[in-house]
Amino acid sequence: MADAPASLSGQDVGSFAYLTIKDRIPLILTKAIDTLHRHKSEFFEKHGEEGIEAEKKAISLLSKLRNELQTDKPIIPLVENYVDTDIWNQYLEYQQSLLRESDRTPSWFYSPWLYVECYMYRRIHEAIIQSPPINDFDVFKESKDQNFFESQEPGITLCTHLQKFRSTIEDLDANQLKTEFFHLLQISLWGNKCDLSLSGGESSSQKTNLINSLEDLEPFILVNDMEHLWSLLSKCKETREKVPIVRVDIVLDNSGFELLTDLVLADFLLSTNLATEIHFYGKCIPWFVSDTTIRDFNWLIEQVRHYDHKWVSKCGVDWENYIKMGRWVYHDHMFWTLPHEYAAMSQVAPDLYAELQKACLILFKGDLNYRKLTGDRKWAFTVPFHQALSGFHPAPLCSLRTLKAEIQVGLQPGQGEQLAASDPNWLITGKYGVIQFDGPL
Ligand SMILES: O=P(O)(O)OC[C@H]1O[C@](O)(CO)[C@@H](O)[C@@H]1O
Ligand SMILES: [Mn+2]
Repeated sequence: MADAPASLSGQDVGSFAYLTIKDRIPLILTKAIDTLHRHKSEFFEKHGEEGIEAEKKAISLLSKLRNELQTDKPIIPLVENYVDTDIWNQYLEYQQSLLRESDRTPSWFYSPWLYVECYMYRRIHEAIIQSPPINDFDVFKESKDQNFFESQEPGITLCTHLQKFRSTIEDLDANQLKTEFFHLLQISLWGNKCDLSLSGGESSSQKTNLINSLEDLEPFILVNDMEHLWSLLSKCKETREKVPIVRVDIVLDNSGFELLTDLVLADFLLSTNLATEIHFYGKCIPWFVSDTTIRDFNWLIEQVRHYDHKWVSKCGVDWENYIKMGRWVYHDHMFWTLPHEYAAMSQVAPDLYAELQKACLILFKGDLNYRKLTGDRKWAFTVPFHQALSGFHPAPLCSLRTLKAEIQVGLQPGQGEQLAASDPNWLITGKYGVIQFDGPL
């Protein structure tokens, strides 16, 4: 990694990283404090006075955190005794060692953005786990659920579309299957517009029917490797006699509508036999506001199953069956909520790396995954994706990401400059996307 470029950082005044640390993260903290306030009577009903005391404690810890951030205080070690506490504190020591020569200490603005932003969500978790008996409260749960309810219309359309498609599978030729695959990949890509961290926790749901918009949105896909994915999966299917299990792994991002689009894609892969198993990876703790935890995953499938609509509830019933039969497998791993870039995975979490190696294809959803894949560094736009992965190649992989951070690799010469000239905010609004593949074909 000797010649990898510098990390994006809040040091760069005016950059998106800087503005995020200065404005958006404090707003997210304020919202979290507000949410705790609003649940005060619920805590009281459940736990009596102890619940109220816990709420006060969590709020005071979060207020302290907001103050540290806004006054650019040094990053401090975590104080609890959770499964990953030591790893976080070692990572801080590592950051300190990088700055030793400059005589500075890591602080909110003077550290890699990826590190401090992850650390902020880990500190929110610290405030909650230090406040029993409300120590399993998810401060973002409410907004995640709201996102799902606000996207009901496009959700119904999508589930109905899937079920209608499934009833015709037998009669479809390879080209028609491919067209449908491309549609569902793009829906899963644009589903990533709906995260709640970019909007500071404000509602960011999908209001329109994506299926009819795909053609209009296609010019906004800056790198589009869908053909590679199709060739790869078709090849895997052909070798099924020798290798009977074809695994597609999906590293999930946001709950709500985005998760629904991912599950629809996963259903398609099984029902067309392009894959025989889908493995999902979610977050162990509430993360970047809208990221999926096991609770969100189960909650959404439960909602879909009980939905008062024939095709939607059919999806829910099928999905529960996939889980029961072990054709859909959900994995938890703390690595996903550590600050490390993915190039460090084989060292920091060799068990997870070995798990991913079993996949025929790994789909990485969303912006944060892209930042971690590429190390959140100031790569030139034309640097090949393979190079920016800095040795992270567990299996063929593909990022489905709408652009919400100032990083993009694998573009054509001049493409980035042209985009910047026509739309100065092209990197940060989620308007553009990539379906970017790396791996042998
Ligand atoms: O849910 P996603 O797509 O990972 O988006 C989260 C992204 O939103 C942001 O909070 C926007 O800045 C980024 O920090 C992060 O990369
Ligand atoms: Mn997210």
